[in-house]
Amino acid sequence: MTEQPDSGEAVSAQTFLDQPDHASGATELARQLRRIRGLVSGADFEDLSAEIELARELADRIENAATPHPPAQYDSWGVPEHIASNPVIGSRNPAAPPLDAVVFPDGTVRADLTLGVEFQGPPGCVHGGVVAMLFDEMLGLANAAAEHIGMTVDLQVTYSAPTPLDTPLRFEARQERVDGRKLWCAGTLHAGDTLCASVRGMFVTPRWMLDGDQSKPIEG
Ligand SMILES: CCCCCCCCCCCC(=O)SCCNC(=O)CCNC(=O)[C@H](O)C(C)(C)COP(=O)(O)OP(=O)(O)OC[C@H]1O[C@@H](n2cnc3c(N)ncnc32)[C@H](O)[C@@H]1OP(=O)(O)O
Repeated sequence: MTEQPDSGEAVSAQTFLDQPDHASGATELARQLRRIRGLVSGADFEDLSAEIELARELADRIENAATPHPPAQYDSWGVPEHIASNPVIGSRNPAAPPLDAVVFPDGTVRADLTLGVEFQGPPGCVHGGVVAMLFDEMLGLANAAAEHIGMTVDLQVTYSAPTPLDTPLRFEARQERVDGRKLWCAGTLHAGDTLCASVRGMFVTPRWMLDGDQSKPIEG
């Protein structure tokens, strides 16, 4: 639970798309790989030859233990393995920040996170494409919170100030309007009081989704 300080009154928020740790340990493995991800991206080393051998052995062992699960076999949007592999929120995706969202009773979705050097664009700043990707996901989550989902057809990001690395960031998004299968959302990204970027997005609920064919393997 968290509070919504900007509203002037305390409003409860619920964790959105809670992802319990996977029984296999894959979620914890992803956490450790994220530690490595940041260090390899940004630190200096003298000699990593022993660690490379360890990493190669680890990769071989995981490859041997893995039962492949092609995305096309997912049952629908929102099943645990679909969410777990997502590059923004996926708890088992080492490439995901990951972004943990909460939802407020008014449908606002919020995520607080800090991005490290592996997300760098300009020196010391978050890559603009990463900001766009996180916004896309946040708007998608706002649609899910409103129980009316779709695929992105238009995403317009305005970058107002550099988004700093290693600094607490706050993403917020909400669905603003619905007209049949067309959905419009908006969102913001702040570092403290600074508005770093804002977004407006249009989504369309595919015709096949309304026809009840949720099995189509769409990677959101
Ligand atoms: C649960 C947990 C979840 C977990 C949370 C998951 C969050 C995922 C968030 C990430 C989302 C993504 O990345 S989605 C991936 C990126 N996006 C895509 O790949 C989408 C590619 N586009 C498509 O596949 C298609 O365009 C569709 C399926 C979206 C729509 O095709 P369709 O169903 O045939 O619909 P269509 O008739 O063409 O269009 C419907 C209406 O929308 C309008 N329209 C269509 N495109 C546009 C456009 N760019 N700009 C303006 N208007 C447009 C049309 O004019 C029409 O208006 P009118 O004539 O009715 O007035």
